[in-house]
Amino acid sequence: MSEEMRKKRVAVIGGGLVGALNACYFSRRKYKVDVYEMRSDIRKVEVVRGRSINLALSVRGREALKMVEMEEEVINKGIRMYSRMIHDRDGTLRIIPYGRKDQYIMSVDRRHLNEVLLTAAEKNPDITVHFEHKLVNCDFNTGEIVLKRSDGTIVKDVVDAIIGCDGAFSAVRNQIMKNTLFNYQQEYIPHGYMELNMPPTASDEFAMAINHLHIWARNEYMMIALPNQDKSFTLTLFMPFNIFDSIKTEDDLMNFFHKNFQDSIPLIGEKELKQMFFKSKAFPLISIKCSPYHIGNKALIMGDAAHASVPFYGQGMNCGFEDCLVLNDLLDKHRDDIGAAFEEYTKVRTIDAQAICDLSMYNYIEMRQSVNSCLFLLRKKVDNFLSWLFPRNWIPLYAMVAFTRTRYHECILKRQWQDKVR
Ligand SMILES: Cc1cc2nc3c(=O)[nH]c(=O)nc-3n(C[C@H](O)[C@H](O)[C@H](O)COP(=O)(O)OP(=O)(O)OC[C@H]3O[C@@H](n4cnc5c(N)ncnc54)[C@H](O)[C@@H]3O)c2cc1C
Ligand SMILES: COc1ccc2c(c1)CN(c1nc(C(=O)N(C)c3cc(Cl)c(F)cc3C(=O)O)c(Cl)s1)C2
Repeated sequence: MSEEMRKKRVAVIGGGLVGALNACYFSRRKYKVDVYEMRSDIRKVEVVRGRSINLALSVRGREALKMVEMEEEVINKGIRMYSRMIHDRDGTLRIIPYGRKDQYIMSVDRRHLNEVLLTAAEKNPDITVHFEHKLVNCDFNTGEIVLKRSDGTIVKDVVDAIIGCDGAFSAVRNQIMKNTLFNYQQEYIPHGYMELNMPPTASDEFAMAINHLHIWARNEYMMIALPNQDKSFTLTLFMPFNIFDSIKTEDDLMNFFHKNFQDSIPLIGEKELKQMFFKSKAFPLISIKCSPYHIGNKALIMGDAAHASVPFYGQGMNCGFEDCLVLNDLLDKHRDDIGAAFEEYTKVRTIDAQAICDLSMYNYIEMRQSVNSCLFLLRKKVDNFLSWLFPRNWIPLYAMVAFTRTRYHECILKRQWQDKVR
């Protein structure tokens, strides 16, 4: 069989959200794909109640899922969030719609999402997912990859292209960095995050209003809650690490929550809150921008491996999913000439991925400085009023990001125009 006729072989490094979706995309292109994931098969790990992690899925991510016929399967297990529910210190609740009735974002379970994408990819006999295989080296001249299995043995393979979907601390990116003129910057922010669980009520009902993204904005601190299928909410508490560290005793914790998140205490449960808080740890948040994303026709990094952002726009996964859509369109355009597609991918995607990293960091700074619940409320109400007044010209920035596929960098340009006329 001639070289051209042979199926192209790619190795996708990382079987997380973006790697699993990418495998589905390459499967449609009739490539032979080996996914190497360093962790064990999440589908075999027992589900622990109260440990679910959820994410906000918006239009960019949905369009990417739709392209591989996965949108329905994902959103039918999701919960719609039509508006924000702002919790004031005194317990006052305020609703700020995301837009029209058809403009909502989805709360989806991270593990369910990862599982359905892996299972869909594996339906194709040309796709193999190898768990407990960690990439430790790769050669961009020969396409050789070296993987270490959890039993310590080494496995080698040779492929046409290596797709690094191995997250913010990407091994593929580290190798690219050593083999090309690579620009890289990273920033840890002073805030960490901790996930807490708000269980269903005693009568097995949601403890809060269901179809909302709940927000407790307290300038330097912030907590958000997204609903889960099992009628619980997953809360994400954002605070500077020094504040996390200053909460040493149960009294410290209860004083802090009484002062800042009073209404959430009876809904979480005082005993449960104490137990969760001191059993969990706060995780760091990093922002990574880099370029180029490729080396020749041999390697490309996508998702958090290429552009990790702080989560203050809820776009990291949506952007990584959109990465798959962008690459797929370029492989169509270049008729699977991998080198041409990779080169154009870096050219078109870098500016957009870095734009959403900047937007997320800007929103973090803004939320931390000036946004308590009232200000957050006021800004959104002004945005919503002006977009009602000038529907074609005034799409609020968050709506361009969450409800359109306007290129991320163009969202910023359009917003700068709006700020001038504001
Ligand atoms: C607190 C928080 C809230 C968030 N909320 C949202 C949200 O609401 N909406 C949204 O869109 N995004 C959100 N995100 C961002 C989202 O989680 C990430 O953007 C997304 O998980 C990136 O997916 P990925 O596949 O690129 O990377 P990852 O999910 O990190 O997956 C990388 C995979 O590669 C594997 N791996 C790593 N190194 C190797 C190696 N050497 N060899 C083999 N495998 C390897 C890992 O085990 C992992 O499975 C949030 C992030 C955080 C931290
Ligand atoms: C699971 O952990 C997390 C952590 C953070 C987020 C999410 C899930 C989901 N997030 C979304 N953010 C937007 C958005 O565009 N903006 C400007 C907002 C930004 C912040 Cl920080 C906020 F609190 C509300 C809005 C808002 O507008 O509702 C969406 Cl739209 S969804 C942030």
